[in-house]
Amino acid sequence: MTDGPAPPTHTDIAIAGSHIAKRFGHVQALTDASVTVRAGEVVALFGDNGAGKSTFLKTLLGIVQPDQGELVIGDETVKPSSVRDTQHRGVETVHQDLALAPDLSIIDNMFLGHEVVHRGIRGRLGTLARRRMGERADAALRELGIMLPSLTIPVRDLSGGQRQAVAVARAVMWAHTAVLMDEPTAALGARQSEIVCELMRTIAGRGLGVLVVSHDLPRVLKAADRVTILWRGRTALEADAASLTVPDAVAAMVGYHKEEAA
Ligand SMILES: Nc1ncnc2c1ncn2[C@@H]1O[C@H](COP(=O)(O)OP(=O)(O)OP(=O)(O)O)[C@@H](O)[C@H]1O
Repeated sequence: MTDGPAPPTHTDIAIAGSHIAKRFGHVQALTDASVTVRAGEVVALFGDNGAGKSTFLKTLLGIVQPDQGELVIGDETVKPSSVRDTQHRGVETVHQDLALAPDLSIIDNMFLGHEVVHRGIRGRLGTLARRRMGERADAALRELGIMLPSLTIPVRDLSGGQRQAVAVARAVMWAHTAVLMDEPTAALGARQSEIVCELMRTIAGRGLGVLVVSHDLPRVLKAADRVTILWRGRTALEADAASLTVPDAVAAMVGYHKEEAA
């Protein structure tokens, strides 16, 4: 009997898209793209500019409706029609622009996009509820090892790395299935990027699936369990991160990889 890796069962899946196709007018953005993220793992999604990474993410999020293919979140086949749909299924996103409100406090930002904050912003939330929000935000940040001087200061007073950390913590606070991250290290220095990669591992360690779209190959490859590479709207390569070198990843991104070379 051989002891290979167990094939994914439906219940292993945090989030997946299979054989996704999507056309915008004359542009075939996705032709046959598949990515599977299991609970508890970090999957890196690489691809050259225009390969279809953003379109694939938007499809998973319900922003773009695919022409073909199947989406699975948790143990269900789904057809999300909005971001709210995917949020209700426990999927949260850390957008490249972070989607933080600079003039609001860290606490308010942690609740942004979720009903309670709207009441809070308008000042109709009681002191007790506001204190509970603070405690919840504080616990979520601490669980990820994120230390900030105060949670009542506006986000505009934070460094780039601290803002990224707040956006990640907000996603984790609300997610119970998967966290999708779009270029999380793009605006960060080396040390801050390392910290964000450590956060990816921490999040996966909590049983969430993590999908990271990135051009930061060396760093994200080290943090990932598996890698999927898109090339011209297709899945060109799926590999264990440990078995993939950066040059092999780059070769697949430009349409040339081992299987084709053989
Ligand atoms: N709404 C749209 N309308 C028309 N074409 C689109 C639309 N969205 C994406 N495309 C096209 O689909 C293709 C894939 O784009 P996509 O943004 O998904 O690639 P990407 O891999 O995320 O690229 P990048 O790394 O540059 O962000 C590109 O040719 C792009 O111009």
